[in-house]
Amino acid sequence: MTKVAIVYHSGYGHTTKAAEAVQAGAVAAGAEVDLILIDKEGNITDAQWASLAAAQAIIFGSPTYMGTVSWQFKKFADATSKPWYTQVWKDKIAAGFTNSASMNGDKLSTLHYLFTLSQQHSMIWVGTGMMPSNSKAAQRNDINYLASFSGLMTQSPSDASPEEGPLPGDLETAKLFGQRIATVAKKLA
Ligand SMILES: Cc1cc2nc3c(=O)[nH]c(=O)nc-3n(C[C@H](O)[C@H](O)[C@H](O)COP(=O)(O)O)c2cc1C
Repeated sequence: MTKVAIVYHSGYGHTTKAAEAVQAGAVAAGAEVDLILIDKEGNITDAQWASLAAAQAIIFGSPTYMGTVSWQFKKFADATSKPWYTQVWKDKIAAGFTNSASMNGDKLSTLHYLFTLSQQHSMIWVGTGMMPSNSKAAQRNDINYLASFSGLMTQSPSDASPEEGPLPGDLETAKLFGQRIATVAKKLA
């Protein structure tokens, strides 16, 4: 069975909702998924490092804070210098997602950082593969309303609880994204 690991941080629970939706999509595509939450101190356990080494695909996720990943995610990224030395993640599938309060909010900067991290590890980056919903008839809860090709973007209004945001259409988009990454990983396995 294709193994997908989702490694992400969430300060207040909104990005967790996006991560769970990505997980649901990957599971629906037949993958075994390990959901790894980077803790408040920016750490993961030895067993979780082993799970990343065993995965065919690693999906990186972080809220956008001040236009990039959270410091906890960056601490994790710096700790990946250990697997980097021996390039143990080489040729694994990589993908990324971010959640933030604003429609734009510089989420693309965060995705660019996740992409760069994947390339340092010689991984194979996969984007959303989804057309944008950008016609006059487009509605906020359409699939890929935030129109991202490079990776998954979700938006949680600044006053929304994790139960209220990310918005339903973005969570549906997250599921399709998870499905896509698992399907591509299966093809290349
Ligand atoms: C320190 C900090 C910086 C933030 N910077 C941004 C930002 O650059 N762009 C944006 O749209 N939202 C920004 N936000 C809002 C968060 O992205 C938003 O609340 C998000 O849903 C938090 O996700 P989480 O609950 O998983 O931590 C920021 C929030 C915090 C706490």
